[in-house]
Amino acid sequence: MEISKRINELIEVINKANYEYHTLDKPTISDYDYDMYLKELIELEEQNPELKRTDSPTGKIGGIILDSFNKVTHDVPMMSLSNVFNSDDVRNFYERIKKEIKSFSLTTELKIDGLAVSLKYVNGVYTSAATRGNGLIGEDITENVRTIKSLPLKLSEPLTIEVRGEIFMPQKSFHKVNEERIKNDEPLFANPRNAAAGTIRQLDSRVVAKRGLDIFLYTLVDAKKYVNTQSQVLEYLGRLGFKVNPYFHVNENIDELINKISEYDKIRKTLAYDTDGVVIKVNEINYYDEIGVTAKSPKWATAYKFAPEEEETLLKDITFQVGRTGVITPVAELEPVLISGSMVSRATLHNEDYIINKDIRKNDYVFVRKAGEIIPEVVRVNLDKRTNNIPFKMIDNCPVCNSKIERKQGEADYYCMNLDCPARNLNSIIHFASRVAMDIDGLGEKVVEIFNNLGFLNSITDIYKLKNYYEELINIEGFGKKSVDKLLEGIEKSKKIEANRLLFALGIKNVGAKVATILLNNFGSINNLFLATIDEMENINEIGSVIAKSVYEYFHNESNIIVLNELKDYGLNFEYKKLEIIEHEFNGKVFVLTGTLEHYSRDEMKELLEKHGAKVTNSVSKKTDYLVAGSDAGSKLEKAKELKITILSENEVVERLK
Ligand SMILES: NC(=O)c1ccc[n+]([C@@H]2O[C@H](COP(=O)([O-])OP(=O)(O)OC[C@H]3O[C@@H](n4cnc5c(N)ncnc54)[C@H](O)[C@@H]3O)[C@@H](O)[C@H]2O)c1
Ligand SMILES: [Zn+2]
Repeated sequence: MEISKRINELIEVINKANYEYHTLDKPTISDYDYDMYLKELIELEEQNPELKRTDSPTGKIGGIILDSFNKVTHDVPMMSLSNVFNSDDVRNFYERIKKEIKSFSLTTELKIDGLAVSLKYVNGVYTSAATRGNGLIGEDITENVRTIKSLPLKLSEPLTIEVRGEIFMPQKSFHKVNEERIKNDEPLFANPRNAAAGTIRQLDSRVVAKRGLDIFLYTLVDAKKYVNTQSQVLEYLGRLGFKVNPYFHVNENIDELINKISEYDKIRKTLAYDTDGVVIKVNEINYYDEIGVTAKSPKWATAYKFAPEEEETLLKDITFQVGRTGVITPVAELEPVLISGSMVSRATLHNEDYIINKDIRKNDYVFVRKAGEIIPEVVRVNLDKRTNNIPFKMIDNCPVCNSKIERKQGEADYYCMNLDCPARNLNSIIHFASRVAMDIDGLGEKVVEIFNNLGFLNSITDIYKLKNYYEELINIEGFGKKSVDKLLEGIEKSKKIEANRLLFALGIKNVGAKVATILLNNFGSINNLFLATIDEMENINEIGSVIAKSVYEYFHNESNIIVLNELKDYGLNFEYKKLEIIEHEFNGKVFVLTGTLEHYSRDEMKELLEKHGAKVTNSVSKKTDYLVAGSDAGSKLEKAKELKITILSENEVVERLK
């Protein structure tokens, strides 16, 4: 009973992962975890053949074929590879073949982390390309593959052949694509493999051409016709003009093979593209038929999967981050440690159960893993180094607003139940940074979301602490030195912005940009407004009781006071320079601006008119006194003429202001 339940559970998890990975190009679990689930399922099915479901994913290759591309039937199926994870597995693989074949050698090739593709050439000319799909039927990606610069469109010999290889995205292209996506507010690709797969299934091949894909070839279909061994295949492909990975080796025995694998594991860290293992193949092609295949993969080859990189470091503290939905995520604050080329000082601890199951405690030495994902995680504790005898205990109150937190039934996560919790609403940070408010360049919606996910941005005051995390920020996927420098510069600049903009940026209910300016025009500074009574505010012409009350409430809420004090400490500008209105015939007149002005920008013209007591609005109506029309004026000009409103040119305005 227990076992069949676990099998069903594993199948469910694996099917979901397959769909997200192969069809959506958007994985939600790491490859390592996926491989471990699959391994467990394979083992359970081997030990309990009677429980093996006919629809088990262990017998299936790849994903669903989408309708957007033409389907292609492979003449020779494109199989997958079995996996091995340690040297014992490798020895077993070797021994199994040894039972059937007395003497053979094994090739090692780097396993490029991309997607498999099959290419056809007719008389030496490139004619078509297809994805692996479900192994039997793939998608026609001929035009997209044609854009790959290193792919020869004509071979050095006029052969009619089918070859197979791996399309991949070099790390440099990957980072560039992600930087571009951040700028366009698009979701990031999780890793180069997903970026390559997502790119090759683009419908517009001009987009593909710009993404910097590359390709290594390693298989010649019907190789027997031309050569005797896999190493000769690779040499031959090279001579035909294909790009072949330089790391391959013929191993005469098992020890040489195992040494080679650890050598490759070192080399791969220096390469400009991602690899996830070593492909091991019997070198002598004429043994393949004898050794045979399973439903899913050949028995004469296997893939050794590298373990994800793990590093040990001190867990200095466990802190808590509050997300957009109120969900509370525990975060490990680490002694910074270098993993896969980047410094890591924070890692996710997922939830209360995760910490308790692994018995992770403050001051423990922990192993941290970064397996292709953006967010690293703590995987286990080094118990030998434990000094703390107090187990972890979940917090009771929200770290941001101090309200009681609750664990929802059937869920692993706690939530802050306070609907007004400042951290709950990422929108408040997004609004604060936006163009109309503090105008912080480079801190758009997507960036706010990513920083929040990584635990760097929970509240608007965190914006001014970002500079303390410089080293970490430049290592986040999609960022880099240049964009972080620009962002920090934008944040510094925002400290000087006028107080009315800041007041608006705080997101006080009922306080728009206009109301913020009116309030400060009357009170002179945010500090004075802070001391103002409801009556004093209501005395202002444009301010009614609703606005007065919500401003008063905002300034008398404890957590808001903390925020304001912090902002003041960071040096934000709380003093407002009242607009000195010049006595002029334009006092109280209503203006609309349209078309392109020659000497002033629209904002400058607006400011100039406002200094002279005019009100500048957006649309023409009966209340409009003047329309200022620049060149290329359109419908507003028409409407103003219709309503017989006085129309002024830029020069006429300037004349009358003199
Ligand atoms: N994270 C997830 O949710 C998720 C879900 C499904 C699959 N996956 C991952 O996808 C992979 C499974 O895909 P798979 O079926 O392609 O198996 P595989 O990646 O384990 O191995 C087969 C593939 O290796 C590639 N390859 C690279 N270099 C090669 C070489 N020199 N010679 C031969 N082949 C080479 C080919 O594309 C071949 O199809 C696993 O890595 C798994 O972790 C992850
Ligand atoms: Zn809260």
